[in-house]
Amino acid sequence: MIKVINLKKNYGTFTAVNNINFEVEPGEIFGFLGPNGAGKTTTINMLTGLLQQTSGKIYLDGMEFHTNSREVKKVFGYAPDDPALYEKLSLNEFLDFIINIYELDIESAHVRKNQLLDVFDLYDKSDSLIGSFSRGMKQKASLIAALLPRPKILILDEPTNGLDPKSVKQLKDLLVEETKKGVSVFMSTHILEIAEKMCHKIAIIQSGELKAIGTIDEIYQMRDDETKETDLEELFLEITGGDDHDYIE
Ligand SMILES: Nc1ncnc2c1ncn2[C@@H]1O[C@H](COP(=O)(O)OP(=O)(O)OP(=O)(O)O)[C@@H](O)[C@H]1O
Repeated sequence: MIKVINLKKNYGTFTAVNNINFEVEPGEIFGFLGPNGAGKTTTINMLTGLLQQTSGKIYLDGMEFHTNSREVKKVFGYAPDDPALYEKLSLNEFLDFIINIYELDIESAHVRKNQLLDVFDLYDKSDSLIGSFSRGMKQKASLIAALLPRPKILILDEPTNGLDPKSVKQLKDLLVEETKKGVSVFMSTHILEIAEKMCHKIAIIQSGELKAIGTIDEIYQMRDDETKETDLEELFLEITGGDDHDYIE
C-alpha cells in the first residue's frame, strides 16, 4: 500500500508538487497522468527516495519512508522511464546482482528470473552485455529487475516507453497477475488508453496540483456537460485546459 500525505516539493522558490494526497491499495493499479512538466517524475523521485520532499509524508507498506528507509527499500520495485543500467554487465550478471542485494532465496529467484526472461523474450539475450541492448530491451531489463524480488509495491515511470505492442501486452497481463497477488502498482503514463484499460484509479496532476482523482467512472462524472459523449482524451484536455488555444491557420 502507498499513502502520500500533503506531499510538497519546492525547487528554490518554484513549487513543482503542491500538497498532494493519494492512496494506492493492495491489488490496485493507480495511473498517474499529467501534461509535460506537471510534476509526475518529481513525485516518483520522492516516492522512491531519490529526492527529498520539502514537506509531507510518504508511507510504503505502512512504513514512513525516511524513518525506515532501509526496510522501505525492500518492499518496492522501481523501473524509471530512462533506465541507467550497468552496461558492462550481461543481463544475467545484472539480475544475479539484484538477487544478491535483495538477499533473495537463490533457487526460487532463479525460477522467477527465468519466467520473467521468458515473458519479455529476453531469455536468448541473457548472456549479452546490457550495453548492446536496444532502448526497448533496456526497458524490459529494467522491468524484470523491478519485478524479480516480488515486491509488494511497483513504481513504474512510463513503463511502456519503447516497448513493442507484444511486450506492452505481456506487461499488461503481468501487472494484472501481480495485482491479483495483492501488489500495489503506481505508474505514470502519457497513454490514456492504457490508463483507461488497466488502471483501477487514476489521478491527473497539472502544475503540481492534483486536478482529479478516482476511478475512471468518477473522473467521467467531472464532465462540464454530463450529457455530452466524451472520451478520456477530451476529458483530460478539459481538466488540464490543454484544448483552449487557437490553431495557426
Ligand atoms: N531539478 C530541478 N530544478 C528545478 N526545476 C525542476 C527540476 N526538476 C524538475 N523541475 C521542474 O519541475 C516541474 C515538474 O517537472 P517533472 O519532471 O516532475 O514533470 P513531469 O510531469 O515528469 O514531466 P514530463 O511528462 O515532461 O516528463 C517542471 O516545471 C520542471 O521544469
